Amino acid sequence: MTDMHPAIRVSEIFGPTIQGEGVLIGLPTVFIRTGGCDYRCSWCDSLHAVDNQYRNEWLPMPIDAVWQTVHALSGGRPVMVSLSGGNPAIQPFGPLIERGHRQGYRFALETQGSVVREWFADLDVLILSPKPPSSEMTTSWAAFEACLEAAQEKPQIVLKLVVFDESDYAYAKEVAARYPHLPIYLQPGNHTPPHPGSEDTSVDLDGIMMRMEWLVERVTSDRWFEARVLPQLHVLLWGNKRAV
Ligand SMILES: C[S@@+](CC[C@H](N)C(=O)[O-])C[C@H]1O[C@@H](n2cnc3c(N)ncnc32)[C@H](O)[C@@H]1O
Ligand SMILES: Nc1nc2[nH]cc(C(=O)O)c2c(=O)[nH]1
Ligand code: SF4
Ligand SMILES: [Mg+2]
Repeated sequence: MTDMHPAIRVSEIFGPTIQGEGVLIGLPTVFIRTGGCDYRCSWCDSLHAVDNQYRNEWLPMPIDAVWQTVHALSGGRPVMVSLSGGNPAIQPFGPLIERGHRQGYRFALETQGSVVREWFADLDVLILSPKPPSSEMTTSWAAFEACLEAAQEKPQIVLKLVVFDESDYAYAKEVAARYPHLPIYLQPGNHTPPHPGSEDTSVDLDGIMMRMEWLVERVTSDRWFEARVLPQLHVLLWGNKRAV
């Protein structure tokens, strides 16, 4: 049977590994990393899925092929599938989600909240990650709110904020005040090397741990008892290695 649905632009599909961040941390997960992003955060850790320099590596894959890859990686056993990127909201994921759901798979989407899709309502988990000042991006709250509306409170919705410094922390508090009903996860920023293809996967672990400790101190001294602070577990385990 031919695949009538539009193709998905894929940078890499990998796993199962553990989800390293946020509300699903520790959960075995297969990742679909799409190519292309409408943002370019100063510290993006996935530039190989953002920078046009790598676009020849982003292959348009029919839904059938994407599904077969996920199915093979998971040995046919239903698993959590994380849609990331790049901005995965740019891609036509509706039919894949429908297909996976029929076989018991679950879907989480990671997005900055700049592009809205009707299929957000079909997700199991929507992770919205608006970008703080250190990213050098500007949040459109109109677009962000359109994403929340599209989800129609059907998926579990959570916020995930990267924090490098005091102004990022202030931004995270503003976001929390704006959406007091949404659980919020804070993660210390990781200074990534400028060349994503490089063999050097080392990270500044001391810096990450220092920011992690500083964040814990900040949150507790503010009596911000609703916030959750987590490191990127996969970065602690595997550094800046790709596809883990
Ligand atoms: C690479 S992005 C892809 C999905 C989507 N574009 C987004 O930003 O939500 C996945 C997650 O990694 C986070 N992230 C990216 N670079 C990071 C870094 N250097 N340190 C910590 N988190 C980072 C993003 O904020 C986002 O929550
Ligand atoms: N293990 C693991 N956990 C992750 N959580 C978010 C990731 C991402 O890059 O979207 C990611 C990733 O690339 N690997
Ligand atoms: S929005 Fe996400 S993928 Fe795009 S540049 Fe920022 S961190 Fe990277
Ligand atoms: Mg990542």
